[in-house]
Amino acid sequence: MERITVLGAGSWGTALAIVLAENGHDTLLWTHRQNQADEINNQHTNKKYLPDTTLPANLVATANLAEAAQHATTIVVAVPTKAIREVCGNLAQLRQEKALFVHVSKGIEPDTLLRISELMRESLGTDLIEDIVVLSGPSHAEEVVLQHPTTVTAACENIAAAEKVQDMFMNGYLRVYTSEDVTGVEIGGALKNVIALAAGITDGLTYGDNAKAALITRGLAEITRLGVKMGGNPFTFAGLTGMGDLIVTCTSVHSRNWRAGNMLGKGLPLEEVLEQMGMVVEGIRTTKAAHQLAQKYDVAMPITAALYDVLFSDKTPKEAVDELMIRMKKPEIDEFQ
Ligand SMILES: NC(=O)C1=CN([C@@H]2O[C@H](COP(=O)(O)OP(=O)(O)OC[C@H]3O[C@@H](n4cnc5c(N)ncnc54)[C@H](O)[C@@H]3O)[C@@H](O)[C@H]2O)C=CC1
Ligand SMILES: O=C(CO)COP(=O)(O)O
Repeated sequence: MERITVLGAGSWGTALAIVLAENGHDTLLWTHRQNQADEINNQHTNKKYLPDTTLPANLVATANLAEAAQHATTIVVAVPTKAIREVCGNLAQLRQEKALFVHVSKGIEPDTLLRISELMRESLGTDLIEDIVVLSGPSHAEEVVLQHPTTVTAACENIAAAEKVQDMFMNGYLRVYTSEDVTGVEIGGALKNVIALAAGITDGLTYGDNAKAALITRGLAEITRLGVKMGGNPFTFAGLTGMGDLIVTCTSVHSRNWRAGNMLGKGLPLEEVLEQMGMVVEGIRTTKAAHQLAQKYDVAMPITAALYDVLFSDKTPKEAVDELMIRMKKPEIDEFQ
């Protein structure tokens, strides 16, 4: 049994805390909202994020970050990308000993263009980090809490740390693989949200299944092109954290990114979409970061560029799709050029 803190009680942090508590670990779930901690401890629910789920009685919540920081030898970071710098920075003030960190967030910080593990190293400082393991893959919280069969990958350059995380999370409904390709896993997990927004948009435009299959396939091509140039293993992008997560996020009604894209495709302005969602839509900020990464690494990412124009330059979704269709002719396989 491990002592584990989960930081962030949104849908994914809560679902993973349930898994860990059910696996017998001494699990503490931290939220920055006292009323949410009270609800979890007293009613064993987290209705805003997982309305139909009863949490196990042995899952305890706190709104005290100092208590959360000191509770554990393993710390799971499950806040949205935009909160990681602040939460890890605060945590670093409250803990002296090293911990094993696991992160489950899917994004890239715009402007710095740091991947999540890089951002964590910068904000936690090296003295606190035993290892950082990224846990990623096709895994909607809404299905994990129903104990529906789900597969994910734990990645770390130190494979022993990835195996430790595999053991912590794995059970009869959550199968965990390992990988040493942190870059590939983090880039696939972040960028699939960009393509899922685009898939939601074409569904909102009622363009149907041909268009969606094209987006998934060509989206994977541009994710792979960038990820390989950044040092990722090409095979990672064909695996759970690449193709697998792309499929689930582009096709599931649970996907926040697909749902947001769908509303955009139906003509709702971005501000209204975000207000209606009430949950993090990582793909919006990641589109900005991915667009910057494409320029930095000099990689063609036409779907990302088109989405960037829709989100940030007032291009209509229909115009963006029309322009993608009449781009310069080219061969399908371009060997990551
Ligand atoms: N929801 C899912 O099924 C999955 C989500 N993820 C990833 O996990 C991460 C978290 O996503 P969700 O749980 O879906 O988000 P969510 O929107 O359901 O919840 C986010 C939580 O973070 C908290 N938060 C926001 N800003 C904060 C701050 N500055 N300080 C402290 N807490 C803050 C919110 O109060 C909320 O409790 C994202 O990067 C997402 O891409 C990954 C796999 C599955
Ligand atoms: O990453 C996810 C599933 O693997 C969750 O995606 P959404 O944020 O689009 O719901």
